[in-house]
Amino acid sequence: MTATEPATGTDLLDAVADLGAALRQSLEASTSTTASAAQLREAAAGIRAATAPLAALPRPYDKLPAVDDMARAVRVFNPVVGVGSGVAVPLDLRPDPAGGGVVARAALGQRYEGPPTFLHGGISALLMDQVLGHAAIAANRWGMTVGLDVRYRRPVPLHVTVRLAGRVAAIDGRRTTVVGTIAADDAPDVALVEATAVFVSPSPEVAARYFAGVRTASGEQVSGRVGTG
Ligand SMILES: CCCCCCCCCCCC(=O)SCCNC(=O)CCNC(=O)[C@H](O)C(C)(C)COP(=O)(O)OP(=O)(O)OC[C@H]1O[C@@H](n2cnc3c(N)ncnc32)[C@H](O)[C@@H]1OP(=O)(O)O
Repeated sequence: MTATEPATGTDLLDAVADLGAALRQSLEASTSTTASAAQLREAAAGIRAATAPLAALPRPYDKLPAVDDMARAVRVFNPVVGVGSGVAVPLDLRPDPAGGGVVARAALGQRYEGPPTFLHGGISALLMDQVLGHAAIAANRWGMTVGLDVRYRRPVPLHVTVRLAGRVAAIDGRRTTVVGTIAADDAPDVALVEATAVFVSPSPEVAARYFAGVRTASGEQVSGRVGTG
């Protein structure tokens, strides 16, 4: 069982993951195709037609998807790790066998491009926020990001397997400082990106205020705290 792996292999979850994979394939193809204008218009019409029946059955945004499992920090539409998300990689974060923290490997496609052939810096920051957040959760230190410092040492190449890692560096009251890197998988000691994030676990009063209206699919109230069993 991994930090980001969904809890059960239900038919709904399988279908959510299948649609997520199709969406990601579509986004990647749309940013890397040389198709003609006519072919692009035909594809757009087909995608709009396929979207209409989904849009006719909306889920209120304060009701969590039935396939989420907050107790295990599994959020299926999360934009970094969610298997159902069209914009997610999705990263498959696992405990780092080399020690504390979490690690994932991925090759990032053209849909994430910034400078030609390299990863967009904002995407690096997004990925680091998520990886470091999961490292905090893995240490039972869930919190919201209050600071994220990203150092771009070298550009991150697209279509090359990179290693993303994070580990807790310091704990101070409700504050957790987490550090991490993105590096080529075949040169893990040469950081392309270095990041430090501070996560603060909201006070119970603040958490109640932020998440009072949020319910699980079965109607239970959500405290906002995740990964705590
Ligand atoms: C399901 C799976 C999901 C899986 C997802 C897991 C990965 C998620 C990764 C993405 C995470 C996000 O995007 S989170 C979304 C982006 N972040 C946010 O929107 C957070 C906005 N910030 C806030 O709402 C607030 O600052 C809170 C709730 C975090 C804290 O408010 P609070 O509870 O009132 O606490 P407060 O008293 O202000 O601060 C508590 C202590 O932290 C210190 N502190 C506060 N801010 C800072 C700071 N920037 N840097 C250092 N220290 C700070 C204070 O000095 C204090 O120290 P002392 O006096 O006690 O010493």
